Amino acid sequence: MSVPSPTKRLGSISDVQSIIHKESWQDHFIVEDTIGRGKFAVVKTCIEKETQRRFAAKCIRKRRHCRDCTQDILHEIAVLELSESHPHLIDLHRVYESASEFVLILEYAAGGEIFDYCIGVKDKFSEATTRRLFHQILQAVSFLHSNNIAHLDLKPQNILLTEEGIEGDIKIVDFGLSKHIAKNIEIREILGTPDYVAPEVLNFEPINTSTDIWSLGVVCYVMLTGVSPFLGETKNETLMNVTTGSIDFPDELFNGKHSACKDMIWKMLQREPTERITAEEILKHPWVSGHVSPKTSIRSPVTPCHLENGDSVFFENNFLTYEK
Ligand SMILES: Cc1cnc(Nc2ccc(CC#N)cc2)nc1Nc1cc(C2CC2)[nH]n1
Repeated sequence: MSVPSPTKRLGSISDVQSIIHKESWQDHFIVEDTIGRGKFAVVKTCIEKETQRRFAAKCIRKRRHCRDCTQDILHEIAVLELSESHPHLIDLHRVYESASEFVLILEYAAGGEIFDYCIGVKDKFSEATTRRLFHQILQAVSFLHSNNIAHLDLKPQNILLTEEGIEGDIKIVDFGLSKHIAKNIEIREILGTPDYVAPEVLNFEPINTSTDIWSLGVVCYVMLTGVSPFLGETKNETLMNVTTGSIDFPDELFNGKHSACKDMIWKMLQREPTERITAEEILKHPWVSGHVSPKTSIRSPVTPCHLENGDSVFFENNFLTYEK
């Protein structure tokens, strides 16, 4: 499948406001169960009265930490609108606004989070299934990057399957932390989830689309092995492992797996963002493109890469806090 070209531009805030309904969303939808809950949003399944189709309603509070976050939410809606043409990015159906919240009516992905397959709640993915799904993840992320959008919260909890079981297709969700990467505008922000956050985020260095590639390297490692490569006993230890640890591929985890997948992950987990492989390049990598056979051997000098880091990071309220 070719990646849809970046024909649309990221909508302006006024473009977005033109699609927002002001009436109550519950006039048109029957609310069912809560399927996701974050600090500022709750996600419920719902049935559209007119069509009897199931959707996911993401109810997002406007005010967070005594700050009005309307502009942030309008950005998330703009990214969803840009993404409507891509098969592996969740589709936005409707938007409703009340005094206190926005309600995004989103496509329903019945298979839930791939996280459940990674941690053993459901059967682990085979290498072949991981490759098929990872190819779809890369197509979606490559589309975002070609439109200068960095997701910045890629993790198995934000990667869904369209149906129960391993035959489903990928839908990437939650653009709440995404950023438009504008030319010569630096973004330095401590955000993300410890296991998947890139070193440059923790070192308060500029972040961009290559920050997503690091996260996807961790996602692929977890999909293949069920193990998080930088996991520590505590969240702070995990963060320290990310900034100072090295990546390795223990035989007990990678036995029977093709060496090409290790080569690809190693190229995604390069500490220097400019040395990291891009999404477009990964789509051509032998492991993803399927041009590997038992004879294909890729020698990757997987050497520990340590980072001197005198700074400390600590973790509170599910966000990373940085102390020089
Ligand atoms: C069956 C199901 C089970 N678990 C989740 N978890 C989940 C993960 C991330 C977010 C965070 C977000 N956004 C919200 C819920 N989503 C599901 N289906 C969805 C979920 C959705 C849209 C994304 C809400 N469509 N179909």
